[in-house]
Amino acid sequence: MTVTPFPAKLLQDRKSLHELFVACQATARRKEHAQVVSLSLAIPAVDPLAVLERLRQPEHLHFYWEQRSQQIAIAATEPVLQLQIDGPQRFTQAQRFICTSLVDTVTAGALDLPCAGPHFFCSFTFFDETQRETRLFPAATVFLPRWQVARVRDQAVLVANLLVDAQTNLVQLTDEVWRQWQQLRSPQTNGRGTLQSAKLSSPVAADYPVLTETERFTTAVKNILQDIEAQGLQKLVLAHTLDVTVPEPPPLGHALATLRDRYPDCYVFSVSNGKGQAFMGASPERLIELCDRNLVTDALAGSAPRGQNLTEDTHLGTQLLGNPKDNHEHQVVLDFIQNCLWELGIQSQVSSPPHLLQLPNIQHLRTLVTAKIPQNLHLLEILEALHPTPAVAGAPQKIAQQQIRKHETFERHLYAAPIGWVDHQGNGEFTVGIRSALIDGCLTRLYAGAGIVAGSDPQRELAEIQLKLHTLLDALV
Ligand SMILES: C=C(O[C@H]1C=CC=C(C(=O)O)[C@@H]1O)C(=O)O
Repeated sequence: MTVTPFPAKLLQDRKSLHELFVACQATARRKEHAQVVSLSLAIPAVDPLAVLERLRQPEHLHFYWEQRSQQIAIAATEPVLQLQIDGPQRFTQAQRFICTSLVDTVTAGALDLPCAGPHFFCSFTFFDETQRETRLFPAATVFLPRWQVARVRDQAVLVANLLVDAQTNLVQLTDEVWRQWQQLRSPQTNGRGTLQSAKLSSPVAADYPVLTETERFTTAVKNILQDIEAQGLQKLVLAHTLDVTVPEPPPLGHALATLRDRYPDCYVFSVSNGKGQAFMGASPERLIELCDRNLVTDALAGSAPRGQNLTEDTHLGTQLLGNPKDNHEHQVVLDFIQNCLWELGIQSQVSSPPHLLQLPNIQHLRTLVTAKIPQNLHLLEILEALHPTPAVAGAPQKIAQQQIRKHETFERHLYAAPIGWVDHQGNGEFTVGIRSALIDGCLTRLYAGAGIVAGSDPQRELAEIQLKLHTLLDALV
């Protein structure tokens, strides 16, 4: 990876910005292909969601990511470089795309700010091929955005990634970047709210939908339990969907703002396919976080409702911690993660025993897995090894994936799949797209799954699905 830094003082005025572009155009001419100029500029502490609401166009890919408890939010839109592919090589191709893109990237500006520098935003589907229905999302989407705005605590940064080739009109490019930078530097009120806080439209009131085909779900659970006894299947995560039709497309910004307020410990995300559909959610599950070669991943499985009062809540939590069925369900995930890392030559540590992750509507068993990662191992190689974990597929992995195809009558698309970003230094973070929904005009499909192991009770699994569906339902309707 070649990243060429320019000193920050080069960006003091429009003239120096133009000079930077002239230098990059000379390189593009010499190398006979386009260069990416990635500028990181300090801006006031805007709300990235408000900026996204301002910039978002249905025909552009977008990416939004916020973890309120960690005080981090990133919004990105309008790809300058993008890869959209299908097939089993998708992770390797995504990694190659990122590495080759960075070879021809020139970075400049405030690179010391958190979340500065070029970031690649990625979403993968659960399966590497789509089988049913129309292919709404490719198996892998990776893009470098033209505009990226991030806020970490009270610091904010605009990253503008611009393609410069021999033909680029540099005066026009300079004007465009300068204008955008000035707009983000000055607080505005023009009827659409300020960039510090978006004015968001509320959803049109709709009837609260009820889950249908519940018998089909419980029958499938019973069949899976038989397979678990007979066929060496240890665990299967069976998902169910809820389709909600509303008179008007639900306002995405409002739903995301509601989710980040209600679920500060979750990853609130939204990705679009540039054709009008968006996939969004509030996931509690970290698939991978890599920072300076330190890796953290979550084993998250085993669930119980929250109590109506402290006594009931404590009781439910204690029961969950001691429940053999849930602990087994959890252990299958933990063993898988540790084994995957071991096969990659990585020794991991765990925060045992499992502790409770308590969300407003549900609580889970969670174990943190940490490890030191060698320099030559790319984040996406680890991701490929981990996805799908038994928290969202089952075990053994291949049999579980076949069984999911057999029992689920819908396409998972991005549900339970990796969504996240990789930066120019190889750091990055991915969540698993659970507690999620696919928004397609007036139709929204909500997804939720539950892990089935020996001893699971079909009615309780159904109740768990209903509980999980409420995460999104309450934000959308
Ligand atoms: C697959 C989902 O949740 C997973 C994560 C936490 C707990 C789970 C469980 O207890 O079944 C699931 O493994 C989902 O929410 O759709």
